[in-house]
Amino acid sequence: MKILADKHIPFIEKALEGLGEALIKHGRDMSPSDFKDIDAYLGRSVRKLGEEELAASTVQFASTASVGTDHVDKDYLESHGIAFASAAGCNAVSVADYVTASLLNLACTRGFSLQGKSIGIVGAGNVGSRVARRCRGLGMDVILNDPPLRRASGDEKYRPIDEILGCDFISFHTPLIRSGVDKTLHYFSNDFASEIRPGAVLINTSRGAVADTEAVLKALDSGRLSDAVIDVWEGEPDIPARLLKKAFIATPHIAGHAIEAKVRAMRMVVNAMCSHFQLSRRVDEKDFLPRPDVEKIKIGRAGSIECRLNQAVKKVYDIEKDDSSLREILSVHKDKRPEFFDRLRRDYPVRREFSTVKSVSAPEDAAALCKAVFPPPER
Ligand SMILES: NC(=O)C1=CN([C@@H]2O[C@H](COP(=O)(O)OP(=O)(O)OC[C@H]3O[C@@H](n4cnc5c(N)ncnc54)[C@H](O)[C@@H]3O)[C@@H](O)[C@H]2O)C=CC1
Ligand SMILES: O=C(O)C(=O)[C@H](O)COP(=O)(O)O
Repeated sequence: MKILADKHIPFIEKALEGLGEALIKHGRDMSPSDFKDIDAYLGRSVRKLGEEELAASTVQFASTASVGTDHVDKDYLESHGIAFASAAGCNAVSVADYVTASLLNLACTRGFSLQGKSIGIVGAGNVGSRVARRCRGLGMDVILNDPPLRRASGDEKYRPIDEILGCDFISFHTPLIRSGVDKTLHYFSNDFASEIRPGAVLINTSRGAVADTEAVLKALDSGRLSDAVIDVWEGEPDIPARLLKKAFIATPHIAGHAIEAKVRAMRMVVNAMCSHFQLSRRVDEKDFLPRPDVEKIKIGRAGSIECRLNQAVKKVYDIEKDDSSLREILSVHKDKRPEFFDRLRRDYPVRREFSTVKSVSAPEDAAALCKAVFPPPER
């Protein structure tokens, strides 16, 4: 069997050992000729997959080690009988960690309490539902919006978008959908911004194009938005520098990049491939994950609860480091910026999910909130 795989799927070479001939390349360096005589493809979100790559290909199984599939022409795959797998849910915990870190950082820096603040979550799937749980645990009022889930379940907990507009925070967790009744392309538009609560905070960890960059800039300039936390960018890897300068937190599309998430994605696509070709090999995440550096955390007594929790979170994940690494892009020549952005993602340091912290000791006033920030591992 011949497999083409993205070099930056962690441990991919080891996982594929003995399964056939593996051609391992960075997604952006793959050319259509690399797809020509392969049986299986294991890719990432950085490389599109459609007719150009597949027209002359013998591939029978294609996959992406990501949740988002907006880079894949699934209709083309289906109409050509090519099996497809993605890594649904692989990084939901990682993104929830990221949103938690950004909320605590913002609250501590700007000097407000999260308790009693409202957050509207647009898209309540794997990520959105976990973000909701963390926010409730932090004492926030959570409103969920998810029309497809509302239609499928009839559950009234999924509220109309109008109810989201009045929230203090609005966090997007939808796929990028370019057309149709559930279209999310440029969901955050000038019209949307004109209806939100003045001074709201935008968090976008979904896809850059879910928010219209010009509309976000205008909303920040007018004060309609007081702050924006931006992990995903229109035009990646060529990101809009003007938005980077204005965002309170700006990171290089790494919300889902905890090592657990990346190894889980690797396991999901390799195992899906093996089952497609009826191979007995299965990989197990545990064989690849290093022992966490931080297993115990002690929460202090001095300062606001948000600042103390922010300090605790920093021991596992310092979001400010990701923010300052990305801001260095501004000192790089314009032509080299896309490469710089890609490199930050490729060489991303090992980050652990917060649930790898086994013991958190906290004074009484912080104990309940700690459970929301450092949840137990999911089984
Ligand atoms: N920044 C990052 O590193 C990451 C980004 N993502 C992005 O976040 C998205 C969500 O991830 P998951 O929660 O794992 O996916 P998911 O598929 O579990 O959940 C997405 C939810 O959005 C809902 N939805 C679809 N259209 C909607 C609309 N118009 N309005 C409101 N809700 C809508 C769906 O019904 C679904 O429940 C992914 O598609 C991906 O684009 C995902 C993981 C990591
Ligand atoms: O899973 C998704 O969707 C994401 O956005 C991932 O963070 C994408 O990661 P890469 O495939 O770009 O490594």
